[in-house]
Amino acid sequence: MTRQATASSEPVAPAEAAAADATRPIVRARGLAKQYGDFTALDHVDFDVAPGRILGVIGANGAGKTTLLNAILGLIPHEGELTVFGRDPARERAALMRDVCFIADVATLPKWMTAAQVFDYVEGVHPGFDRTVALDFLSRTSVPLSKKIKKLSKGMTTQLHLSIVMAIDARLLVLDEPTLGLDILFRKQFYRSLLEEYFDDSRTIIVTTHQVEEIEHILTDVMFIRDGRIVLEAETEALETRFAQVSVDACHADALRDLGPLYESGSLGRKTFVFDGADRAALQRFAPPQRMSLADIFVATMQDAPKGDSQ
Ligand SMILES: Nc1ncnc2c1ncn2[C@@H]1O[C@H](COP(=O)(O)OP(=O)(O)OP(=O)(O)O)[C@@H](O)[C@H]1O
Repeated sequence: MTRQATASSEPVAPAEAAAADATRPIVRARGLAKQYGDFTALDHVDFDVAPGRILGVIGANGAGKTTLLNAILGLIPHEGELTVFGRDPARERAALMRDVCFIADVATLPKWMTAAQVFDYVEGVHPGFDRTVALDFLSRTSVPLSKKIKKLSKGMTTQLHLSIVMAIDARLLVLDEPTLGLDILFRKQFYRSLLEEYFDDSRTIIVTTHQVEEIEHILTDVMFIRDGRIVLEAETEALETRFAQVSVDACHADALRDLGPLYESGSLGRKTFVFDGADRAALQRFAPPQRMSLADIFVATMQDAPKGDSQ
C-alpha cells in the first residue's frame, strides 16, 4: 500500500523499486477457494510465496495440492483472490506462462518424438527456452538426440525432461509430483540437479511430492494441506526449533500430557509425544527432546489437524 501511494505522488528510486520487487510475493492468495459441485477442494486459503524460495506443498492423497497448483497455473477457475507475478492466472494465463514453467510428471513426454523434436516443440511454444542450454545439459548424459522417447529408459527420459527444465528461463517453476515412478537414484539426481544447476535467488520453485524425506533438504518453506485447508505453513529452518519429540516410560505420560503435546503414540510401555513450540527445558526434565524429520512432523500434524467440515 505504501508503495502504491509513493508511486502515485513521487518517483521511486530504482534501488528502492528493486528492493520492493525482491520482497514482493510471487504468489499471493487470499480466500482462495475451489468447489467441484458441492465438494470443497480448496477451502479459502491464504498464503504468500516470496521470491527465491523453494516451497514444498505436502498433503495426503486428495488433500488439494494439484488443485492449488492448477489455480496458480490458471488451469482452473477459482474463487477468492489469487495473483501470480501480480496477474490473475485465470485471465492472464498466456502472459504469465512467459515467467512460469510447469512440469507434471517427468514420464509424460510424447513417446513418439525424438529428443531433438521435443526441443523443436518447446522452442516453438516457450519463448524462454534456450536450446543451447538444453543441448549442453544433454551432452553430459547418455541420452541420444535422435532416438524416439519410447526407446529411452525412464532414467534417460528424466534427464531429457530435466534438460528442458534447466533450459527454460522461468522465474517460477511448478513441479507436481515430478519424480513419480522413478527409482531412488533418479529421484535423487533430479533434485540434486535442480538445486545445484537450476535454482538461484532469482527463481522460485513450488513442488508437491509424497516422498517428503527426499525433498526435505532442498525446501526453504513447507505448506501442509489437509482437506483443502492449510494446517501448517513455516520456513523449514524454523521447524527444528519449533517441533520436538520425547520418548518416555508410560508412567510419565500424564505429566507430559499436561505440557500440551500435539500428538502421542506408544508401544511396549513407552510413549512418544510430539510438541509444537514447547519449552525445551520442561521437556528435558523427562528425556532429551529429539529432532524430527519433516515426514514425522507431517504425520503428527495430520493426526492432530481437525478434519474439515467441507466434505
Ligand atoms: N475435476 C474434478 N472434479 C471433481 N472433483 C475433483 C476434480 N479434481 C479434483 N477433485 C477432487 O478434489 C480433491 C483434491 O484433489 P487434488 O487432485 O487437488 O488432490 P491432491 O492433493 O493433488 O491429491 P494426490 O496427492 O492424490 O494427487 C480430491 O478429492 C479430488 O477427487
